[in-house]
Amino acid sequence: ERSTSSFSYSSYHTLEEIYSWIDNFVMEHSDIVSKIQIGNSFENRSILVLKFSTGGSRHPAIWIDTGIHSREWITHATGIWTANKIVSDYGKDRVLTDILNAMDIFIELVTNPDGFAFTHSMNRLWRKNKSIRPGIFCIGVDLNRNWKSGFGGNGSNSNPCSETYHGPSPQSEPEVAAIVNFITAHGNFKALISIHSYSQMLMYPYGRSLEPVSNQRELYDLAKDAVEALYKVHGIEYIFGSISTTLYVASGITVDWAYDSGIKYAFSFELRDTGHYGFLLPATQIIPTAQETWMALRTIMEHTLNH
Ligand SMILES: NS(=O)(=O)N[C@@H](Cc1ccccc1)C(=O)O
Ligand SMILES: [Zn+2]
Repeated sequence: ERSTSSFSYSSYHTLEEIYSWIDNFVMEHSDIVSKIQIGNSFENRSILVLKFSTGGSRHPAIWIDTGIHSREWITHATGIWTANKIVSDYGKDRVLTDILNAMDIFIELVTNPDGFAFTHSMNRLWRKNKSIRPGIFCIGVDLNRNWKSGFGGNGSNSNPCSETYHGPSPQSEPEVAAIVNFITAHGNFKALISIHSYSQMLMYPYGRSLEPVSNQRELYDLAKDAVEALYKVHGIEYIFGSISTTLYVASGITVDWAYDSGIKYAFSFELRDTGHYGFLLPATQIIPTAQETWMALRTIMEHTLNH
């Protein structure tokens, strides 16, 4: 394909189709979007990040990742629609324009490319990455348990055959190390949003313990505003709160690392649905899901801009 005009935002796509869309998208919006390769996956696929910037050298930044769990296809699809929404609304939506005039937005659409390719080729319900190690006879690490913060704690598993296997050590996985290195080197991220499916929840740290974070009240109020904005679009109800109290204890997770690294606005979404289709959400729900999620993302980004 040579242009994004033929790309269907209401369909699920393969890794190759998404990477081709990224190249076309960057070419068509080179004034505001650029592509950064932050590393390579275990199977040596490029790990790509879209940067949305209106200039400046070190604008405060917002990070969004989708697809860290490869079977959660609605998240990649939502990320792609969101990327297009940003370029479509810049200059038209006052709030988004203010955000982008002062901050940069980074979106990693395929955070687990090896696992994602595998969900298309062999196993639609694959979750982990595809790393293998000598003497270990099960494949893959749960990339949402491989982060340094609380690594190896409750809500992660030391058994390599487990779906929540945390890996041999923190950041052992190239897909996690690439993000840690990028965000740490940048040094000016103010918000991180890691998008999963399913359950219809908006959550904030901690996952590793029931202990409230220092700005728990602020995050609670912001999450409440965000899910209200989301609800107004299609009437979809989300619950919200800290990960450990709202869902379950989980250790070594992205948002706990982000929060402990000083990113005080760290959130994780669980998108549609609540289990009827689960990970196999029909493509007809992609755009409605993306539209409502955008209003929550916009609320979080606006708050980050103003605090
Ligand atoms: N998306 S999911 O079904 O895997 N559930 C997630 C829930 C989750 C999401 C964000 C931080 C901690 C935990 C998981 O990693 O267990
Ligand atoms: Zn997930």
